[in-house]
Amino acid sequence: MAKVTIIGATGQVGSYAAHAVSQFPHVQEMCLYGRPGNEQFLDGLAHDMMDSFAARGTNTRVTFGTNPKELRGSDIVVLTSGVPRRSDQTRLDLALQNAKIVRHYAEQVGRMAPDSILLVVTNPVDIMTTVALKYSGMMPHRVFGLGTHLDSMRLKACLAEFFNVHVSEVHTRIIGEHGDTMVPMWSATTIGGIQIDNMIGIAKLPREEMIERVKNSGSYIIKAKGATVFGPGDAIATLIRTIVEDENRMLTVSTQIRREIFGHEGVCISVPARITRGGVFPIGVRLSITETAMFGESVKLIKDMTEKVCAALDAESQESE
Ligand SMILES: NC(=O)c1ccc[n+]([C@@H]2O[C@H](COP(=O)([O-])OP(=O)(O)OC[C@H]3O[C@@H](n4cnc5c(N)ncnc54)[C@H](O)[C@@H]3O)[C@@H](O)[C@H]2O)c1
Ligand SMILES: O=C(O)C[C@H](O)C(=O)O
Repeated sequence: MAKVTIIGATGQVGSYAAHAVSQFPHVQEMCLYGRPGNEQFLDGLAHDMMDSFAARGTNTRVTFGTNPKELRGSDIVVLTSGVPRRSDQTRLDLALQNAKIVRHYAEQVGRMAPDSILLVVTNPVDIMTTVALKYSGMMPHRVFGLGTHLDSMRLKACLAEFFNVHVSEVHTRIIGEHGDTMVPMWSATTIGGIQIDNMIGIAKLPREEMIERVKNSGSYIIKAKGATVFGPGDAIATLIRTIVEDENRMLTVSTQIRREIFGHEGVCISVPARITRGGVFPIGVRLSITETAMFGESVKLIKDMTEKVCAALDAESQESE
């Protein structure tokens, strides 16, 4: 049984994720957490969710609050607080502003629930995952980001549509940045267990168009309806289910990489990882020559930006001392 806390539960992604995650039988308590001043909204949200659970026959207890003590006893904390981008912005444009918010909550989680598993959703998610790891002081296998799990699901949907098969027949993953330098792992893409290069009699796969569609998916949805909600919310829910039910699945999430496995280090970025009740454990894989070069570019971009953001946060802390 598990207590899951959603920080930023008043937001679009946080509130949908809280509802989606509560359906899992192993989730005993769902704690809706927000910033001071949002108590009335959280109270209303809790009541609305309890009505839904009565209608659906869900037994999860809903609690809410804005005091850091609410974080105590959490097995999993999901951090969704932060500013979302407009369709004319990139996720990287949000880095400094959101890093301050993520630092604040990461420090609270590190103090109140240091043995929990912290899932970071706030964008730019790879940089925010390193910020959360640094300021929570938690173990690297206990802090991870949604990363390219959502992008991998978007590519999966494109491939299922192209091959006209059920999504469960498609296995694929995107590694690297949750952003423009993401790297599709065509070498690990199979349809019905068959590597895509070995499929005969199928029209040529429009790889470039597909990956462009995945890259632009977030801004496309934001332009049309203001925010991406169901995609990220259910991607979060899958990760939480994998942890609480100890499913040992291999998914692609943002996690701190080590030189001996990935040739790069000192940064959180998406790679295949085994996800268990004990945490998230990256798995080294051999990439094609093109994938290796693209992954290197992606790591470089995220590492440079992460260093700049962490330096700005450190400078700010020193000034206020
Ligand atoms: N990684 C992903 O795949 C992914 C997917 C969707 C959204 N996101 C990111 O998640 C974040 C939230 O998105 P959303 O659509 O729910 O936004 P939203 O505006 O609906 O909600 C924002 C939440 O953050 C809180 N917040 C805002 N500023 C704050 C501050 N200064 N201090 C404390 N709390 C603050 C708000 O109270 C609210 O709970 C954004 O950064 C967005 O880019 C990431
Ligand atoms: O695109 C965004 O800003 C939101 C999120 O990262 C997404 O990919 O849906």
